[in-house]
Amino acid sequence: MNAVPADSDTLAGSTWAVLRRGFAVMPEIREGLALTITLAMAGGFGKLAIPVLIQLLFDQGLSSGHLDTGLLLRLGALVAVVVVGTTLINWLSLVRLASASERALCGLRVGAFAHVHRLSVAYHSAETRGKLVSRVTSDVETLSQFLQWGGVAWVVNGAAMLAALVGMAYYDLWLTLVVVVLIVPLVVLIVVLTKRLGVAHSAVRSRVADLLTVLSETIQGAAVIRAYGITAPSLRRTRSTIHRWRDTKTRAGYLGGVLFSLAELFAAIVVVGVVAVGLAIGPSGGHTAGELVAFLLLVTVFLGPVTQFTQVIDYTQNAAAGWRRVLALLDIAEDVAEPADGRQLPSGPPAVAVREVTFGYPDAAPALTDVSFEVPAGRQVVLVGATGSGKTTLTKLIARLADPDQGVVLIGGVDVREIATASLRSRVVVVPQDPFLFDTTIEENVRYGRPSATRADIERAFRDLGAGAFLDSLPRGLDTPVGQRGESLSAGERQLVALARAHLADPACLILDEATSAVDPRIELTLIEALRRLTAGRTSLTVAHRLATAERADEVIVLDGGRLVERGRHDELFAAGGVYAGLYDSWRRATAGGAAA
Ligand SMILES: Nc1ncnc2c1ncn2[C@@H]1O[C@H](COP(=O)(O)OP(=O)(O)OP(=O)(O)O)[C@@H](O)[C@H]1O
Repeated sequence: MNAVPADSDTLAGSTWAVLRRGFAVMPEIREGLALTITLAMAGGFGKLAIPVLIQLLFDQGLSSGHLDTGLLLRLGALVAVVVVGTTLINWLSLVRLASASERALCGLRVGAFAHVHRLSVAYHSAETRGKLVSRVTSDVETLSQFLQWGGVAWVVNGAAMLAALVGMAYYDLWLTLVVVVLIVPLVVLIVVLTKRLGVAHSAVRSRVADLLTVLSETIQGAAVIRAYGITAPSLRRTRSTIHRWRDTKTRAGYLGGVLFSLAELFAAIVVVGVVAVGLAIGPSGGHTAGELVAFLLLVTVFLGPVTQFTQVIDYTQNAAAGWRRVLALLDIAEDVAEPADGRQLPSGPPAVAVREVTFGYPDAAPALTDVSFEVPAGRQVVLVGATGSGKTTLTKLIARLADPDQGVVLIGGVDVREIATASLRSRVVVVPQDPFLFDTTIEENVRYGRPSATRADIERAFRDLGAGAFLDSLPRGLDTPVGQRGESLSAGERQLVALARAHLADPACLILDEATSAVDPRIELTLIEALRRLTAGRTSLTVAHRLATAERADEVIVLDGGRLVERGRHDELFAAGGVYAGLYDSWRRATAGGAAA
C-alpha cells in the first residue's frame, strides 16, 4: 500500500508497515483473534451456502414441474438453520471484536499517556498540549472502526469473494470471466483513490491536533482574551482553524464517497453485464433456472464485499493516519530514561554539585553554558539572575526533569542519571514558581505530597510551617475547594499549599522557585516564615525573585545569559558592585516604589 509523506509528527512508511507495527504495539487485539476470524469466516461462508441451497430448491424441489413438498420443507428448514446459525456466528464474532478492540484501544491510550509522562520537559516545552491530547484521544479513536471490523473484513471479505468466485466458476467459467473483466477498472480506480484518501486522512489528523491546540489555548486564556479585548481576533483564529479542519474532513469524506459510489456503480454494471451476456447466450448455455439464479446470487455475494471494501479502505486509511501519529509519539526516545540498576540516595541531606553543565531547548540557543557550583549538604543556596538567565532551567536539570547536553549533576555524590527515579523523587522535591493545584480540596492537593498521610498529618504540615492562621481563616479549612488549577486561591495561597505539600513529602533536598507575582503582605510574611522552616535542616536551592531571600542565604549564585558570573554571600556580592549589586539595587527600588505607591 501507499507511503504517505512524513512530517515531524508522523511516522513515515507504507500503510502496510504502519498497520503491522500498530498491531505489534496492541497485544490485546491479537488475543483470541484466530477464533474470531474463524467465526467471521464461518459467518461469511454461511452466506455462500444459501445460493447453493436455493439452486437445489429450484432444481430438485421443482423438478419435472411437480412440487416435492417433503424436499422443499427439508431444504427450507436447512436454509432457516443456516440463516439463524450464520446470524448468531456473525453476532458472536462482532461482539468478540468489539470487546478486544476496546481493550486494545484502552491499552494504547494508557501506554501513550504513560509515555508522554516519561518524556523530558524539553519535549513537553516543544510540543503543545493540544497535540498531545489529540494523540491520546482522537488519534487513538480513529482505530476504533478499523479494529472493530475493518481489519478482520480484509480477511473475511477477501475469503468470501474468493469462495464466491470459485462457486461462480463452477457454474459458468465464461460468465465468471465477464464479472472479473468488468470489475478490473474498479480495482484500478480503488488503488489510485486509496493513495489520495491516505493523504487526506493524514491531513485531517493534523488539523484535529491544531484544533485541540487552539481550543485549549483559548479556553485556558479566556480571562486574558477578555481583559485585552481580543475576543474578535481570537474567535477569527478559532474559526479559521475549525474551517481548515472542516475542509480537510470534507475532502476525505468526498474521496470516501467517490470510492463507495464507484463500487455501487460497478456492482450495477456487473449485474447488468452478467444478465446481458446470460441472455445473449440464451438457453443454449445449458444451465438450469436454478443454476442461473444461484449464479446471480453468487454474483451479489461477490459484489457485497466489493462495496464493503471501499468502506474498509476508508477505515484502514483513517486508522493508518491515526496510528502514524500515535506510533511517532511512542517512538520518541525517553531522554530521561530510568537507569537499569538505579542507585538509592543515601539518607540525610545530600550535597548537590553541578559540573560544567550546558543545556539548550530544542531549536534554541543554549539556556545554560558551562555552569559549575556546589551546594554543601544541609546548606541553603539561592539562585539569582535577570529574567531568562536560566535559573528555572537549572532547577529542572537538578530535579532531572531533563538531562544536560554536556556536564553532570550529582546529588549525594551520585550522577542523577544513575539514581532510581523513585528514590530521586522521594528525596528531592521541586516547588515550582506557579505550583499546579488540582481541582479538588486543599486537603487532597496537599496529600499528593504523601498519599498515605492522614488529615491530622496534613493539618500539622500547615501548622509546622507557621501557616495555621491561614488554615483557620478559611471557612471550610482543609475542605476548601481550590478550583481549576487552584484559581480560587491567590498566588501566595497557592504557593503556601505547595509548601505544605512539599513539607508533607519530607524531602532531604528542596528546589524552590519563588512566586514572581506580588502577594499581599500578610501572606508574604507567612510565606517567608514557611520557607525558613521548610528549608531548615535540608539542602535547598531557591530561585529568588525577592532578593530579601538572598540576604539570608548561605551563598548566592548569580546567573547571567545562562552563565554563572558571580557567587558568594550577599554582603560580599553587594560590596563587589557587579551584576548582583545591580539586580539588588533594581529590586530595592522596585519594592520601595511599590511600597510608596
Ligand atoms: N520551553 C522552552 N523552550 C525554549 N526555550 C526556553 C524554554 N524555556 C525557557 N527557554 C529559554 O531558556 C532561557 C532560560 O529560561 P529560564 O526560564 O530558565 O530563565 P529564568 O532565569 O528562570 O527566567 P525567569 O526569571 O523569567 O523565570 C530563556 O532564554 C528562555 O527563553
